[in-house]
Amino acid sequence: MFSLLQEKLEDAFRKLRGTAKISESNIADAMKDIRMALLEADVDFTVTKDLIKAVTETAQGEDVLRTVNPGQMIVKIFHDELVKLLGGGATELDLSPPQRILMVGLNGAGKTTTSAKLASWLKKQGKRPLLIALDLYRPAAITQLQVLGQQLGVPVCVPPAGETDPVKATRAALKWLDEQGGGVAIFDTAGRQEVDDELLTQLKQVRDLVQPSETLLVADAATGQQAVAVASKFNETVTLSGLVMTKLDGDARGGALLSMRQVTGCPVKFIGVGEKVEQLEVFHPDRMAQRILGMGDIVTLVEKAAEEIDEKQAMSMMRRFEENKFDFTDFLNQLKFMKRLGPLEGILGMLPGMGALKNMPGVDDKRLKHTEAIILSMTPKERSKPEILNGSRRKRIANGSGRPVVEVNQLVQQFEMMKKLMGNKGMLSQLAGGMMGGGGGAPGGGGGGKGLLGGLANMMGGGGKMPPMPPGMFPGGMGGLKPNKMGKFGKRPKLGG
Ligand SMILES: Nc1nc2c(ncn2[C@@H]2O[C@H](COP(=O)(O)OP(=O)(O)OP(=O)(O)O)[C@@H](O)[C@H]2O)c(=O)[nH]1
Repeated sequence: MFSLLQEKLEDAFRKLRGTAKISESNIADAMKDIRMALLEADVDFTVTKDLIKAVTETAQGEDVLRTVNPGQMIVKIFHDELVKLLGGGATELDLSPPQRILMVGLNGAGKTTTSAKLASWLKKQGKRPLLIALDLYRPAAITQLQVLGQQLGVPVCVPPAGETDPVKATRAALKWLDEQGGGVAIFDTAGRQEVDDELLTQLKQVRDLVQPSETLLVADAATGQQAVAVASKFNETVTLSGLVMTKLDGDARGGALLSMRQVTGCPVKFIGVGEKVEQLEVFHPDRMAQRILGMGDIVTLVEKAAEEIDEKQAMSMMRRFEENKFDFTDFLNQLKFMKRLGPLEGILGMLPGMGALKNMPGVDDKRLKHTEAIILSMTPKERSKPEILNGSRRKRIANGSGRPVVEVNQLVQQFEMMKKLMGNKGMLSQLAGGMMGGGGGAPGGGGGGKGLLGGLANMMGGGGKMPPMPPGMFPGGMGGLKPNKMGKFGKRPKLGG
């Protein structure tokens, strides 16, 4: 996500930070670089111009040159302007009666997938979602929605067989809805290759019948400025209440997301970060600005972890750490837990200052798979008593997992070192603090965020000086952060690093 933009911005800011005495001309140069970075990321020209102007004016107003650290001050000003550009605060989904959400967009933008993702998200919020297939233009979309609904355990309404008129199909759907006894209805409408009059006329008719509380446009971030133009066109005709930007996981530039709010005036409410049904995130402008600036997004990472974590299991894992009983089976469970949080690249992008690790050789999902294969090739006895892993056993494990013996040796060695560290209770709480960015941090690993990363990097062979740690310190780290009923966190961890 945004790797290109992140790199260019980082270059521009690094120059400022590395300059002993900052002058107005340094700042002007940096602004030029930032402007180029934004334009290359496909951010709208006017949006770029306005953003640079706002940053320059605020910097002048605050007399940045007189501050203790002008370089950092500029980054902060840029961050704050970026948050404003992205919409300020998160905009909540309107779930007031009649609790109907109309999903619109072009073909292939991700409407059907996003409808299912939204249903899954609503379920997690304790709501009762209902899916309504109205895509008569691409019949396969109806089956796709049925399958997804079945997987999620969400009722799906399909149009009467042979129905080709969207208005009639909508009437039938509303009748079905009346019989359902309440719930949040998500209407998946038809798309087209491009915005045409026929599509917009049909959508207006459907919208007038449905009277939705939300009309969400699903737009493909990878199409860049085209997505912004499409959103403007839809907004003029069917009046949108919000946007969902999909495929941000594959978008290195990020221009569409940055321009969207300013150009269309519509808030981005959700972002799609993968094909899986759980890969939908509520859009938080401040967290996104942090990610774009390489500052990570610990809050989202913790929320993801909270969704996946089984508290009882986590506490028992914690006890095993403390009693120094942690074995390869626990290790394997932690690996599986991490996999559920999503691709490693995404996780690293959420850890402050760790974006650069994404490109490090050896730090990737493949390496995680190799580690998993090695552990799976051990017998249960070997997993619980790694000390019995002699030369011939290691050779057998290497053969079984298809990995070289040296990799098996490395893993066992790192595991042993980790256990030694785990035996030290003081160390354990330090690590937990470090993982949460709470300032503890691992020795040699520095402050917030690096605790977990030390573990990750070592486990995957990428780590250098940091001590090895288990690949998921969440049991301890989650202690102070319990999600409330809404799945949100009362306390917000300080961003460290
Ligand atoms: N990587 C990634 N792929 C996505 C995301 N959202 C949707 N997709 C993929 O995009 C493709 C198109 O998604 P659909 O949901 O079928 O698109 P649609 O808008 O319903 O398409 P039509 O029914 O033809 O109008 C599918 O392969 C999805 O898996 C996302 O956030 N990230």
